[in-house]
Amino acid sequence: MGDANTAVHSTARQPSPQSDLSILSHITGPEAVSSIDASLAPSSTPDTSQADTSSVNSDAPKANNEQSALQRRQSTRTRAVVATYNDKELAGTRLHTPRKYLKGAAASSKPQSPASLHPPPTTPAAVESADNGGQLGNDAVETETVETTTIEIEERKETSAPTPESEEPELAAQRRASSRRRATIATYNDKENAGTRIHTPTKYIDGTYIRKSLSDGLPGQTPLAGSESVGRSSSTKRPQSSLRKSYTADQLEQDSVGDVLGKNSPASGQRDPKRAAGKGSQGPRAIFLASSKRKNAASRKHVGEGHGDSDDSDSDISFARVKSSTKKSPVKRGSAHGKRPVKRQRIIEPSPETDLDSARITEIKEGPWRKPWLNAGKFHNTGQDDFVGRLSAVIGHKPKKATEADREQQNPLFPMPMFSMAEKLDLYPKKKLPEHKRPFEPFQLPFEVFSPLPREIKVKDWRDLKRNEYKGEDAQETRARAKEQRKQARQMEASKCNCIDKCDRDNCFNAVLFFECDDSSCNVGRHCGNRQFTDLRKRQQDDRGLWHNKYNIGVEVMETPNRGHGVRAMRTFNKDQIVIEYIGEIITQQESDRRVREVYKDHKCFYLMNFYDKLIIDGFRGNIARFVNHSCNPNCRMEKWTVNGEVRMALFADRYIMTGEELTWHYNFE
Ligand SMILES: C[S@@+](CC[C@H](N)C(=O)[O-])C[C@H]1O[C@@H](n2cnc3c(N)ncnc32)[C@H](O)[C@@H]1O
Repeated sequence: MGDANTAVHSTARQPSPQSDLSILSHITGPEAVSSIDASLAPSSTPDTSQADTSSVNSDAPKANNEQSALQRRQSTRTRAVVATYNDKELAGTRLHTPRKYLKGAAASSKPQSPASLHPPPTTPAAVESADNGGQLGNDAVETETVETTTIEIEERKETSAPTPESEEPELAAQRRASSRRRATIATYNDKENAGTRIHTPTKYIDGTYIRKSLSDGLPGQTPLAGSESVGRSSSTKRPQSSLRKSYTADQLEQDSVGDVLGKNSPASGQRDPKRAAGKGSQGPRAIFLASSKRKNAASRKHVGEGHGDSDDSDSDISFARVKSSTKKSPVKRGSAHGKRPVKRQRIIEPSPETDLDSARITEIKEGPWRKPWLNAGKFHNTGQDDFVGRLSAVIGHKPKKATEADREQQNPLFPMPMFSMAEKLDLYPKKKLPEHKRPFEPFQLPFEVFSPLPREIKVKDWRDLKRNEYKGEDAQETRARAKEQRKQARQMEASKCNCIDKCDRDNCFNAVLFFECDDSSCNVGRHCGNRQFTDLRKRQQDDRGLWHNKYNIGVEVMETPNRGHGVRAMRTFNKDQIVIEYIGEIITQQESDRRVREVYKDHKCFYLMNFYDKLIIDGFRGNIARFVNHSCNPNCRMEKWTVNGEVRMALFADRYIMTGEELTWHYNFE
C-alpha cells in the first residue's frame, strides 16, 4: 500500500509534459507501474525507481489487493480534482470555480480513448511496456477509466450537498455539465425569492414580466413551444422553476391569452413544487431543485432566453403587456449580461378576482411623471403650468406665456411663497382688479422667509471711518483739549457702582449717568452689562485688530424708495442694545459753518450733529451710522456716552429689532 502510493507520487513528480490522466491511462498492472516508473523516473535516480519496482514486486503475492490498489491510486488523483471542485461548491463559491475544474469533470464523465489521449511511448522502457501490455493495456485503461468515472460520481455524491434520493447519478452528471447556466438562473431566482423584484435591475426585467403564483390551477397546460434552452438536448431538459416566468414581448405578440392559458400552460398534474419536492417524481424533483439552493443547479435556463417553460397546474397567471411592444420588442436576445437596461416601466397586475380574459392583459401607462398639484389649500390654484414668476417682474409686467419647454423645465418642488403670493397679490394681473376686490392685502414677507443676501452698495464720496478724528483749523487745539480732559478723568478717583452681579441700565450708577463701566469703576467684571462700546468693538474687530464683515457688524447700507440710502439690520437687536457707533470728524462750530457754506452748499443731505462742548461731529466722512434716516416712530435712539474719559455717540435699539428692519432714529431737529 505504501509502495503503491510512493510509486504514484514519484510519477506525479516527474516533469512530464503529459497530463496526469495520460500517466494513469498507461497503468495496467504492477509491470506497467514499474515500467512507467522506470521510464519516467529521472536517470539520476535509478536507485529510487528500482526501490519502487522492487517494493511493488514484493507485493505481487497480494494479487487481490493490486487491482484495488491501482483503483485507489487512480481514484486518488481523480478525487483530488473532484475534491477541489466539491469544496468550492460546498463553500458557496461555485460560481467562481475555474473552468479547468469543470473541464475535468466533463472529461471524467466522457471516457476517451487512451490512444487519442497519449502519444506512443518513446523511451525504451515505455516501448517495452507497450509491447508487453499491448491490447491488454488499452482494455485495462478503458476499464479503469470507467471505474474512475464511477468513483468520481460516488465521490461527488459523498462530498457534495445531499441530493434527493430519487435523483439519478446520470442526472447529477448532467447538472454538473451546465453549471454556468445554473449560475445565471441562481441570481435571478434569488432576486425573486427575496421579494425584491421591484428593485431588480432592469436587465432582469425584460420588457414584459409575467408572474405565476402557486395558488391557482390551470389544467391542461402544456409546455410552451420553443421554451427549451438553446443548445440543450432532450435528455437535459428540465422543468423551469414555477416561481417566475419571463416572456419576451415577441412571444406575447405571437401568443394570445388563450394560447398562453391553454397551449402554453404547464401540464396538468403538477403540484406545488414545495409540496411535490419530496415525492420523488421527475417533475416535482426538478421543480424542487429549481426552488431551493440546490434547485439552482437543476434549472439551467438563461435569463436572457426569456421563454416560459412548463409550469404547475396550480398557478395563477397574471399578465402584463407592454403597450409599445407592437412596434418593437424591448427585449434583446442574448446573454443577460450583455443587455442594455431597458427603461423601467410600471406594470399593473390585476387581482385574481377580476375576469381573466379582460384583466390579465393590462396596458402600461407611459409618459413622463407629472407632479400632482394640490387642488385645495393655501397654495392651490397657483397656476404652476402657466405661471413663470420672477421677483424682478413688477406691476405692469405682462406675464410670459409658459411654453412647453418651460413646463418641462419647471421645478417640480413646491412653489416658493413669494412667487405664489406675487400672483395672488395681483402683481401679474391678467385682468386688473380694483384694490378692494383683490383677494389679499399686500404684505411684506418676513426677512427669515425671504432674506436677500447682503449687497455691498458703493456710495459716492463716502469712505468708512473707523475712529473719530479731529479736523479743521482748530483741530490741534481741540485734540489737545480732549486729551487733557481724558487724562483728568482717569486720574480722578473713580466712584465704583454698587452692582453685584450685573450692571442694570436703570440701576447701575454709571449707566444712569451714561458712563460706561470699566475695571476702575465697576466690581462686576468684563460682562457687567454696561460696557457696550467695548462689546461693539469686540463685535466689529477681533483680537488681532482685523475688522469683521457686515454680518458681525450687523448692519448694512440699503436703498430706500424715497429717502436716499438707509441702514437695515442684518441681525436682531435687543432693546437698549448698542447697534452702531456714530463716527465722524469732530469739528468746531466755525468749521461746521464753513463746510455748510462752502462744501455742502450743493448737497441735499447733511450729517452734522452736535457733539459735546460746542463741538460738532460731521458724518460726511464717517461710518455707516450716517445713513440712518429719521423717523418719528423710530426703532433706535442716539445716545452720548463717556467711555474711559472719552465722549462717544452711538445708536441704541429702542425696542427689539428684527433682521431686515430699517434702522431709524428721531433727529430731534431744533
Ligand atoms: C443723516 S442723512 C441720512 C442718509 C441719507 N438718506 C442718505 O442717503 O445719505 C439725513 C438726510 O437724509 C434725508 N432723510 C432722512 N430721513 C428722512 C425722512 N424720513 N424723510 C425724508 N428724508 C429723510 C434728509 O435729506 C436728511 O438730510
